[in-house]
Amino acid sequence: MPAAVLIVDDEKNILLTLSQSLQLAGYRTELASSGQVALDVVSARPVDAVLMDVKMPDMDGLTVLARLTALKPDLPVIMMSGHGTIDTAVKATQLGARDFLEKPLARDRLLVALRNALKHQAAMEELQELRAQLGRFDMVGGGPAMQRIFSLIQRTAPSEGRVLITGENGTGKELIARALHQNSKRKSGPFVKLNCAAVPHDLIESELFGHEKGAFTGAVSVRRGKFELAHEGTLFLDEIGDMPAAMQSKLLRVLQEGELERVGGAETLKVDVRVIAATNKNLEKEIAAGRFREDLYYRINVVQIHSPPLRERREDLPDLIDTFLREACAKNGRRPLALSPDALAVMSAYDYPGNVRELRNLVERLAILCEGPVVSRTDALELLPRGRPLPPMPEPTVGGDAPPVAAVTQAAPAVEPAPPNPGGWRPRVDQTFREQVEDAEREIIQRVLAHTHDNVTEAARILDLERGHFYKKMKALGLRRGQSES
Ligand SMILES: Nc1ncnc2c1ncn2[C@@H]1O[C@H](COP(=O)(O)OP(=O)(O)OP(=O)(O)O)[C@@H](O)[C@H]1O
Repeated sequence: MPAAVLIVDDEKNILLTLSQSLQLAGYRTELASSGQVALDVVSARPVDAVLMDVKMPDMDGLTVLARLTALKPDLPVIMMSGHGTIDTAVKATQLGARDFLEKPLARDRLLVALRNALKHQAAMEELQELRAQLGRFDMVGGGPAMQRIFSLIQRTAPSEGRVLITGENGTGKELIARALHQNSKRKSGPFVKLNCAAVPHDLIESELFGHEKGAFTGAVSVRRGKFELAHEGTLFLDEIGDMPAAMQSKLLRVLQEGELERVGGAETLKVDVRVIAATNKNLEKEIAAGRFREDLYYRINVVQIHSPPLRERREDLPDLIDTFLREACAKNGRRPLALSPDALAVMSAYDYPGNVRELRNLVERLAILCEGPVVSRTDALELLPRGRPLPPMPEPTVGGDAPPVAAVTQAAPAVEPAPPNPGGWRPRVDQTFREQVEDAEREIIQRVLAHTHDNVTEAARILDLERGHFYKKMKALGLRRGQSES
C-alpha cells in the first residue's frame, strides 16, 4: 500500500500541484487547507507523513506542528516556507520537524526529504517492534552491531545456556546480562550481580557461597551467598577474568553439579542458577598465560556475545546522544536541548575510551552546562577532554540551498555570542597579515590533528574541509602528521 502524505497549505494551487507531483511519485495524498483540518485528518485517519507550510492565516504551521507532535509523536513532519528564516528552522526542528524545505520546492529535494523521513520512520518502528519483542530494557542503538546483539539476546535469552559477554568497560555488558535475564523464563526470579574484581580475594568465596556463623573472624552470623540468593534466577559474574585461581575450581564444581557448601558449613545445598559471565579480558590469552582455567572457560562460554567499543559503532552515537540528552534534560528540569550537526560531527570524532558510560556522563554534563537551546560545535569542543585545546572558530556558514538541518548550525552564534577576544588573540606588528593568517591556520590544524590523534579524515571532517584540500593545506603550511601537540 502506498504511503499516505498529508499536505497542509492555505494556498489551493500549491496543494494541488504538490498533490499531483507526489501522486506521480507513487504516494497517496490527503489535503488540508488549514491547520485545524490537518489536525482533524490526523486524528481520524492513518497518515504516514505530513508536509506543511509554516505561514497560514488562522493557525500558523509551528503551532499545528506542536499539536501534531503532541498527538502523534512519531509522525514525521516536513515543514516548508517561502520566508524561511533560520529562527523558524531552528524552532521547527526543536518542535520535532524532521526536515525544513524552502519554497519554491525543488521536486527532487522534496522527494528525497520525504523518502528519508519515511525510511527513518520505518527503521524506528522496526526497532521498537524488536525492543517490544525483547521486553523492556533500555538499550539504544540501531546500527548493525547492536542489531546483532539484540538478535543474539532474543535467541539466547529463553534458553538455559550460559553466556559469556565480552567487551571493554562501559560498553553495556551489564545491560546485555539484564536483558538476557528479563527475557528468560527466570525473569520473575532474582537477578544477582557480583563484580569479581571488586571483592578482596579472601572474601570472594564467602560472597559467592555464603558462610556459617563463626566460619572465620568477623562471621558473626549465617550469611547466604550470591548463588543462594540467585536461586531460580540469574547470577551475573562481572569481571570473571579477575577471579582468583582457587575460586575458579570451586566455581567449576558448582557449575558442573549445581551444589555448594557455605564456608564453614557441612550441609550441601542444591541451587538452580543460570550463570552469565562478563569480562573485559581476552580469556584465551589468560588461559595461555595460565591465569584462567580452560575447563571453566568452556563451561561459561556456551554462547558468546561481544559488545564492541563505541568507537567501532559510531553509527549509534546520534541515537545514544539523543536518548541521554533527553534523560539528562528531564532529570535537570530543563527543556530538551537540540544538537547541531556540527556538534554531532565533533562528538563523533572523539574515541570514547570509557565507551557508552563516558558518553553518558559527558552528555549529562552538557545538559547542566550548555546554555542552549542548541548544542553548538563550541559546546561540544569544550566538553570533550581532547576537545579543550581546540581554538574557538567561527561556525561554518551555509549556502542558501544547503540542507535545512545545517540551518540549525547557522543559528548557533545567535544563542552563543562570541567572546570579546576569542582565543586570547593579540595584534602583532612583526608579521605580515599573510604570515599571521598562516600561523593561525597552522595552529588550528595542529590542534585538530592532536584532537583526532592524527586522523586526517576526521580532522578534515571537523574543519568542514574536503580531505584533498586539507592535505594540500597541510603541505602548504609545511605540516606533516605526527607534529601535533597532544
Ligand atoms: N546500548 C546502550 N543503550 C543505552 N545505554 C547504554 C548502552 N550501553 C551502555 N549503556 C549505559 O552505559 C553505562 C555502562 O553500561 P554497563 O554498566 O552495562 O557497561 P559494562 O560493559 O558492564 O561496564 P563495566 O565493564 O565497567 O562493568 C550504563 O549507564 C548503561 O546504562
